[in-house]
Amino acid sequence: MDRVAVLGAGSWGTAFAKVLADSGTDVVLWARRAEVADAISTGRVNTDYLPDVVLPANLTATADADEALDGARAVVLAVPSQTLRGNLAGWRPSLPPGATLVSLAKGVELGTLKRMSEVVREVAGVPEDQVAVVTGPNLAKEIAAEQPTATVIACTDHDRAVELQHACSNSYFRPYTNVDVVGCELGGACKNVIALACGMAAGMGFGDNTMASIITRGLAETARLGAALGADPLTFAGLAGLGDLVATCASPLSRNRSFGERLGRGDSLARAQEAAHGQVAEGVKSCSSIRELAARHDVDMPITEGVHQVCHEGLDPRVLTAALLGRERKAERQ
Ligand SMILES: NC(=O)c1ccc[n+]([C@@H]2O[C@H](COP(=O)([O-])OP(=O)(O)OC[C@H]3O[C@@H](n4cnc5c(N)ncnc54)[C@H](O)[C@@H]3O)[C@@H](O)[C@H]2O)c1
Ligand SMILES: O=P(O)(O)OC[C@H](O)CO
Repeated sequence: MDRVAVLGAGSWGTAFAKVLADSGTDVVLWARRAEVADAISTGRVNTDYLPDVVLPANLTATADADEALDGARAVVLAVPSQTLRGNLAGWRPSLPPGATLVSLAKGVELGTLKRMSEVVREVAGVPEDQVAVVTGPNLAKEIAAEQPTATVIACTDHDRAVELQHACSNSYFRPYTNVDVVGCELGGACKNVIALACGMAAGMGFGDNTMASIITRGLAETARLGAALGADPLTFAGLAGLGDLVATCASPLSRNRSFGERLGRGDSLARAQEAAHGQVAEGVKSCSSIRELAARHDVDMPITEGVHQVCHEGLDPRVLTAALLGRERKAERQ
């Protein structure tokens, strides 16, 4: 692939731009703030998000989105899920015709309850097969440090996914393709909510049995939602499902897990938000949209429901623990 635009120079946008560049693809990275673009262009470092990482020479940066988009074969959208619609609406007039639009965001939009690829299709006015999603166990800091990882590129157009796969394969990053966009996106969005629950458990001092139980039952409720929305059940056993759940729920680098940990230790939502220093913990908003999506499809998601209540209705995580343990007994696969 000749040239790719990455729009959003936060943690993952910058790390993914480096992955593309290290794979031999020329990249132009758009940063919202001119000083971030300048620091990358002159010092080869994104001082705000990845200060210890030297970025390769075939990665250039600009604060001018039109310049980044000019002639791009693929456009990677690396902004938070709740701002994606607004950001993309501004970029729409400059999107190169036919370019693959790639979402890195893991969330479900509040209000519309749409997945990110649905938002992209709607705002950009492109067909389903022009939109791809990158998701999986991908903690930006580890990838920027070139630690080995796998990922999934989901697109209903297999050939498009393969083209992108070639553009971002290198010695430390191994992408697989998948045509189940629905399942891959739900896996990525729901694991943030489950990671909040794991963080809460850690904050309350619980250990590995509790974590494993939350991860496994979290996967069960994610798969139930997936079944209702037409996802392939096997996707949830893959990188976008179990893979991302394990990475996010276990890692101190995860913003969702860290956010949950603060709530579990007794911090208020406001204090936890303050400590996050503007970095997105997507699950805090997505717990509400996923809960609503589940209700619309009559799917039982008790952990998601509980996380929503802790984050937005002031429920004490200890009360949530008791409520989850006290639910009606049932068979594991019911
Ligand atoms: N950080 C990771 O390890 C990681 C890994 C995989 C997926 N993701 C997903 O990628 C998406 C982006 O995450 P990130 O880690 O790069 O986030 P981030 O907070 O580090 O960066 C977000 C970027 O979006 C830009 N932006 C543009 N318009 C914005 C607006 N209106 N409000 C806020 N920011 C705006 C910011 O300037 C910033 O550069 C999220 O959906 C996240 O779940 C993150
Ligand atoms: O830091 P988090 O919690 O947004 O998680 C980052 C990635 O999504 C992990 O795959």
